[in-house]
Amino acid sequence: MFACVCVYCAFSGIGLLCLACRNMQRAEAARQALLVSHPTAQATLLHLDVGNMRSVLRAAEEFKQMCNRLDYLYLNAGIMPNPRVDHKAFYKGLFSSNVVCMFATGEGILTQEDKVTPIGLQEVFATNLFGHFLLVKELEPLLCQIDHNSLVIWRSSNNAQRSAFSLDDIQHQKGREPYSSSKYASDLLSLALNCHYNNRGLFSSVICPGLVMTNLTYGILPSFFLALILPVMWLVEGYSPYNGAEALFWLFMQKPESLDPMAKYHSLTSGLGNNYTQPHKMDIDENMSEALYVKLLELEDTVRKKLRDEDLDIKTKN
Ligand SMILES: NC(=O)C1=CN([C@@H]2O[C@H](COP(=O)(O)OP(=O)(O)OC[C@H]3O[C@@H](n4cnc5c(N)ncnc54)[C@H](OP(=O)(O)O)[C@@H]3O)[C@@H](O)[C@H]2O)C=CC1
Ligand SMILES: CC(C)CCC[C@@H](C)[C@H]1CC[C@H]2C3=CC[C@H]4[C@H](C)C(=O)CC[C@]4(C)[C@H]3CC[C@]12C
Repeated sequence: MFACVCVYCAFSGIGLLCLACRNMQRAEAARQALLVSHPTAQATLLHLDVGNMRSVLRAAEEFKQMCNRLDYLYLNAGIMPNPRVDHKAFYKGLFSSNVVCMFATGEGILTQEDKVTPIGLQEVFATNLFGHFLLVKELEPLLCQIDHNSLVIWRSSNNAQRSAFSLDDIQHQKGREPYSSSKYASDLLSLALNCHYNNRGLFSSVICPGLVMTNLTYGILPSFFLALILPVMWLVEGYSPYNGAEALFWLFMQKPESLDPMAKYHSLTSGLGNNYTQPHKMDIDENMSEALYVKLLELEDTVRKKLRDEDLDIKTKN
């Protein structure tokens, strides 16, 4: 998958697709591929490194210059740096009652090595959650309009586990499962956005693409090995999923206000090879989601202040 953040905006009756990406070469390739299948589409590119808060603010500003309304915001970018399968936990899980769940979600066996970004945030948290949060906040005026509802779509995962997340350590500085923690946080944040913004026309939803063979998964195990265990994965996940984009498309076709804020929409594939979308209740609650939201707002203030101070420093030095 190329685009990291993909936004669909409509103005003056004309639809515009904006691909906001870090790697502009890949972005251009994606745009060209899109134009081959949809020659009349209007697709534009925007540079965005979602793990860099300065880049997020700049991209949002540029987008606001281009569009005055935004209908769909797809938050796709995600990283899982230096992933490892914890073999000890894997063999333990193999002989436990949790074995099916372990294969389907990687619960407890997938660890990563995180690092700190120049602004002092944990990289996985910054990329998978906070940068997207800041983007939504920046684009709030375009997403919240009286004459139409908008939809923010978070690309979560079935690896999002409550056990990996702590309100006392929302950036997951202390643990070894920052990916799982960040994805669980996105589930919580989606609910909080619904609570705070539904009355202003902004709706939020979470999807899980299932297991899709991409650079992210190739980083975990060699491709030939993944190919070998793929049939097992399909079986344990209920013949799911090959077409990870199914739920993204399905959500696009729904009325935002008809979606369940407590559900994660899974891309699945039936035994006969038909793709479909199915909602699964998420293991989240409103208190936790609100507590995370408050912490994110505080962090947003801190980050904005840090950036302002840095700017001031540069100005006084020049
Ligand atoms: N593959 C799977 O089985 C599953 C994937 N997911 C989620 O799907 C999403 C896409 O992952 P997938 O396609 O599998 O993995 P890839 O590694 O192939 O793609 C990740 C995408 O995110 C972009 N990205 C990463 N960091 C940044 C950044 N700082 N700023 C902007 N863009 C960035 C990458 O852009 P660039 O081209 O610049 O590297 C790339 O387009 C992720 O959120 C992942 O967590 C969820 C569940 C399962
Ligand atoms: C040493 C081997 C025999 C171990 C096999 C382990 C498998 C159970 C796991 C190997 C790769 C894992 C996954 C990869 C991608 C994840 C994806 C990005 C996600 O978000 C959800 C969880 C994963 C599908 C995860 C699930 C377990 C593995 C297949």
